[in-house]
Amino acid sequence: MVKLAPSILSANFAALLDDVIQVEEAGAEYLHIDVMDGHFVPNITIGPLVVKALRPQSRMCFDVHLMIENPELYVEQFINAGADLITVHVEAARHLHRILSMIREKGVRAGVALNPATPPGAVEYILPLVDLVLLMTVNPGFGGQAFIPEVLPKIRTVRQMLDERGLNAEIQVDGGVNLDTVAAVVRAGASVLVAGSAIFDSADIASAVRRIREAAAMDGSDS
Ligand SMILES: O=C(CO)[C@@H](O)[C@H](O)COP(=O)(O)O
Ligand SMILES: [Fe+2]
Repeated sequence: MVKLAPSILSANFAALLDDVIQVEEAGAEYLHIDVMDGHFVPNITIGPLVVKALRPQSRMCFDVHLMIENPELYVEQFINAGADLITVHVEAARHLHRILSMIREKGVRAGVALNPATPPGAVEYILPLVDLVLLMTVNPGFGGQAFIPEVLPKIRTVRQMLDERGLNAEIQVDGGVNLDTVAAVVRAGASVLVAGSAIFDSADIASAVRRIREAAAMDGSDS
């Protein structure tokens, strides 16, 4: 079964804990935390202090998506704050092998993220070192953008690369996932679905989580 990772980028920051509790009670497995530095992407968001404040309030897997330059300088702070999974961008990590090894050595799961234009071969040789491959289906920086369908073949390719090597890393898809796009990404091979605006912009957060899960379970076989 696919896992859901609500992205708090679209949550109500004035009532962040309420929103986090709602998605957890609705059954979300991961809490997706988008960290942006104003350099790698043109936006600034959340730092380790927010992760630390939320940590005692939730049992969800804290899934930290680092959209920052020099991620090696900040990984330790996010680990100490309570991250369970840290994902770094292949485009931002100068020594990808080193940073992934460092994350895992600290007992935290390691992920690698690819922007829409980055080819899957960029991560081929580090696949045995990752617990998750994040495929961006929007250009990173903002919530609420339109899904880029040209990434679908890349999801299939990464699924094949993992299967051929007998690796069981998760494939996470991030950006524009909603009731219209969820079936296609699951059918292509995604196992963790990030959804921000489709969940937190809804008047009924719990029902939005349930409806995305139901649509994912239908798996697109009828479309
Ligand atoms: O990493 C990012 C954006 O850079 C995402 O995690 C967004 O927060 C997803 O938002 P939606 O496209 O689901 O609204
Ligand atoms: Fe993200």
